[in-house]
Amino acid sequence: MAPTAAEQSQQHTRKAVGLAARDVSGHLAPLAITRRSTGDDDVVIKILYCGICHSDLHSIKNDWKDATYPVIPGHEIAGEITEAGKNVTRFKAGDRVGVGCMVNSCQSCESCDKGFENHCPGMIFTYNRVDRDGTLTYGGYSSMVVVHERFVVRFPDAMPLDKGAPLLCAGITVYTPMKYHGLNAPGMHLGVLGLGGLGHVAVKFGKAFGMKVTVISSSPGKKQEALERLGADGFVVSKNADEMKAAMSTMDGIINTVSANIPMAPLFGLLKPNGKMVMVGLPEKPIEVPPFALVAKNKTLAGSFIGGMRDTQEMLDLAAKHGVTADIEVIGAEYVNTAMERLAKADVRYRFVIDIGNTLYKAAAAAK
Ligand SMILES: NC(=O)c1ccc[n+]([C@@H]2O[C@H](COP(=O)([O-])OP(=O)(O)OC[C@H]3O[C@@H](n4cnc5c(N)ncnc54)[C@H](O)[C@@H]3O)[C@@H](O)[C@H]2O)c1
Ligand SMILES: [Zn+2]
Ligand SMILES: [Zn+2]
Repeated sequence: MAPTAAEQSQQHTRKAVGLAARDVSGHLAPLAITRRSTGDDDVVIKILYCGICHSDLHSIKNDWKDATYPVIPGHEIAGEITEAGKNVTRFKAGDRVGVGCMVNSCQSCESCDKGFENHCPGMIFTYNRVDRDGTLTYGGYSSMVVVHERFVVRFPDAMPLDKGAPLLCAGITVYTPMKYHGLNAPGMHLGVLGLGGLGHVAVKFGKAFGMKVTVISSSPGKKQEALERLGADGFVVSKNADEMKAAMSTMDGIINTVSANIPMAPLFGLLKPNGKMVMVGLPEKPIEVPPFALVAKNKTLAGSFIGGMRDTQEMLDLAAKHGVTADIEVIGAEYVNTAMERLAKADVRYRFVIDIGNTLYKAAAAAK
């Protein structure tokens, strides 16, 4: 959509600093940027924390072949409002808020009207996209952001900013398929494939909904913590034929959060008749599914992509009510490249969160 005159006249005058990747090496280093001045419907957010999603790693490495460098990643943003435009009704300075994967959409199509801005053809990602005023969007590994109030959610009082930040992507990404594919009823058996950032939150939501939850993982070393720390009821090692056999036809649904291409056929065997496998992981290459794995016993293969703004607020409120937060390792901005290397090796329990508020400017000054 062409920018309006008002949008065009908005000038990018606000100085900020971010951590940017300049090329496919994905190396992140400080970069001075500008943000637009506050529009009438915008809020200005001082960023205090930002989670590190695996999508950030895919993006800085250009795994999806869509990177426009410099890329400043980050779509699990938590912070405080410092300024609100004159039409803003829902927020005021001092409010604790969050921003997830989107910062704009057309706001008038059928999807937007129904609250599914995530499906809007004009949806604009928080980073690595061209905004409606023609500038590149920069994500939350940065000091501040200016966002239309529609794309901002309120942090309930009981939700900490650091442990809550990852819910803005990891949380909504697993909450949406549970809600819309009917995998949220008490007593149902949910499989969670892959125990990383998304996976561990899926376990917690499953338990909050009164479900039986089984983690399916290639890492036997995660069994104890899955059962004892995260409260899962079962743990199946995907490479262990005996364990896979014992779990055959037991699950109502599986949420697949794995970031890599893995053999899919055996996983369908874990589903009951009419069971659903919902993909949220985004491996680089196409997935291979033998027709018989799907056709026999009426299995469904589905996908799910983040979630709309109404659902994001609902998810955050529900998480606060049930005490669902992410298990995090808080890091300083200077550690971000090491964190990315560790994330690539799945060496994090279970989400890195950058303490932007206390460390970003220090890291930027030290890099000069
Ligand atoms: N659908 C969406 O809207 C959406 C939103 C956010 C993230 N994602 C995607 O979801 C995926 C997971 O994101 P995350 O932030 O939870 O990542 P993560 O790195 O925290 O977790 C990924 C999990 O996959 C496992 N895994 C990786 N390679 C594996 C392999 N070869 N075999 C078995 N298991 C393996 C890891 O051990 C880890 O537990 C990524 O691809 C990400 O881009 C999708
Ligand atoms: Zn994400
Ligand atoms: Zn729209």
